[in-house]
Amino acid sequence: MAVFTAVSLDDVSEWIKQFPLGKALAVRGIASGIENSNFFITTESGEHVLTIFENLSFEQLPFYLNLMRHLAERGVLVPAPVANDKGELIVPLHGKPAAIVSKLEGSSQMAPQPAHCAAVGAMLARMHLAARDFPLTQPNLRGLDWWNAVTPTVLPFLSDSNAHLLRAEMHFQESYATCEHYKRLARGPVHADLFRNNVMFVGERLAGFFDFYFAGCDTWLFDVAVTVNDWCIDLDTGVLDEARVRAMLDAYHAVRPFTAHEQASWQPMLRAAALRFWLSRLFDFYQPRAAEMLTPHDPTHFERILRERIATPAPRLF
Ligand SMILES: Nc1ncnc2c1ncn2[C@@H]1O[C@H](COP(=O)(O)OP(=O)(O)OP(=O)(O)O)[C@@H](O)[C@H]1O
Ligand SMILES: N[C@@H](CCO)C(=O)O
Repeated sequence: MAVFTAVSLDDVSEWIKQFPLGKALAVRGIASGIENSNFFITTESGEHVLTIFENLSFEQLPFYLNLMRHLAERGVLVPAPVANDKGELIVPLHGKPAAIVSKLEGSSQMAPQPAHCAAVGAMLARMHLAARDFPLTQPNLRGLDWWNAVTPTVLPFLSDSNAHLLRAEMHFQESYATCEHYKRLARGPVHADLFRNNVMFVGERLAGFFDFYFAGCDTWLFDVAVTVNDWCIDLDTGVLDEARVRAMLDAYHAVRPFTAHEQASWQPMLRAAALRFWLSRLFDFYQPRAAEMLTPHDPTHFERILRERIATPAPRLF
């Protein structure tokens, strides 16, 4: 497990008095996160999740917490942050920023069927529409500028073939980002990390999206591409599964119709979404952050997906 700030029931009992949740009855650490310290908290008013942010600052957090609140108020299934008696969503605990959100029911669906992909596609489109009037802006902090910053730090570790792939793809993406189709893509707040492990299901019923801490303003199509690249693939080969792709895209399109500019940008965007996670996994693999005892995710998975998206024509968006 990663850095973990220990929190006892005594610590929480005092701290939670500022929230309208009643007494804290139990605290249980959640072992699976790698970015933050998470705890299930049982209070007199029910189950909640306490997150202590290990890497994000007090300045970056209002965008994420307020976005979740905005979406929850509009009926999108996301954890609702709870404000303290001063109306604050981010309150220090042990000197680090912390927040309490509602606990989603269910569990992650790690072997999704078309019905799950359809539910995710429809909710993703609803989320994009519901965030249109969200007043805060923050760029996608893992966008093109970050790719440019990280590329030279990982290139020395790569084989000739992978270094060539990375340079060529960066060149392609930089050039694509200046074209007319790209400039006309719809934009707004996006989740940007909607993998299988960030969605809860109860059977085939979607119970919610969570882990908004890579969210930022970017093209909606990028969000769709990130999601398709994880939910709709054969995990061994990275090849897209036609039935799951169709289910997700058709369900999204029924709520928020795709445009011709998005159709023209679909293959470049599937490549961009693969590149983004190849780069972050390479970065975590070769430049691991100090004080973290993590097994980094396998970068080869996204190298394979990127090569596959370059080689194979993308399915139609609609
Ligand atoms: N609102 C919530 N409702 C129910 N469970 C939650 C909620 N938030 C987090 N969890 C649980 O805590 C685990 C870790 O949360 P999360 O993925 O946000 O942590 P993280 O440290 O940002 O992890 P990572 O970056 O590895 O995905 C999740 O897998 C989930 O089981
Ligand atoms: N979803 C990312 C991890 C960061 O949440 C990955 O699989 O590389």
